[in-house]
Amino acid sequence: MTQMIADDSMVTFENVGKKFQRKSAVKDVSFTIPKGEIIGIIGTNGSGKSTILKLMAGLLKPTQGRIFVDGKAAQRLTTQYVAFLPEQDVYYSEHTIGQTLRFYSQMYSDFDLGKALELIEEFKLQLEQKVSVLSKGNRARLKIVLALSRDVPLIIMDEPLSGLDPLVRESIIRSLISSVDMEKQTVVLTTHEVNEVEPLLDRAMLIRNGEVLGYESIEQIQSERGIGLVDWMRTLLA
Ligand SMILES: Nc1ncnc2c1ncn2[C@@H]1O[C@H](COP(=O)(O)OP(=O)(O)OP(=O)(O)O)[C@@H](O)[C@H]1O
Repeated sequence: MTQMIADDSMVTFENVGKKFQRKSAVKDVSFTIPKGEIIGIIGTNGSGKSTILKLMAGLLKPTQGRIFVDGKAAQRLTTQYVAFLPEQDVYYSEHTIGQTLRFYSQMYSDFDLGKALELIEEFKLQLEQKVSVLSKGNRARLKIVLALSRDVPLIIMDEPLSGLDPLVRESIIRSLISSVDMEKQTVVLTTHEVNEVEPLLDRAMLIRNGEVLGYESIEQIQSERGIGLVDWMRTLLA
């Protein structure tokens, strides 16, 4: 039987745990992510951020607890309504950018080729460029094009800014702000670039040792606590 929950949350974790062999990567975590927000999951290396994203995307099965995405129990089917941008590359390096877009549009019926072409132009990428010769920054841009061009309610990005120089990070953040349809889409991303993503986020979640240490709206952090995201993180981790 398919389990359903009906409310305005895009993601719900109920007492979710994930163990790899005997190691607990995620421990009894519960939270909800409202529709139409951009959420940043932050925390130190190995704290469990990527594992939480993979659970959300239906790519990993929880050892305990329940996960709902857009009201439905998360399972492998989730990939059809979730765009997941992993940390690793997600295309054939022998393809050109144009072939990569065609491949994606054949693979996902929700792939919006028009939007992809607009983003390719915005990022100054060339359709005839081979993926294998792209710079690190352009490979990261292509990955983002592939995720943002899917007409799905949930976009999940694992470290979209990792290893990029500050100017590329800034241009990617600008494109994210302008390309996401917040009426219809929710975005969850992990990052170590806490300062830079602060203007992009509606809410931040701080993870430590597989547990949620803090989960607050940016507005609450800034106006009620009167601090920025980095200081919020420092205070909670102290
Ligand atoms: N497939 C796996 N098998 C065994 N252990 C794993 C696996 N995936 C993750 N882990 C372990 O689970 C813990 C959490 O890993 P995870 O990748 O979720 O952390 P993270 O916060 O995303 O780290 P980073 O910021 O370094 O990317 C780590 O101790 C990691 O070694």
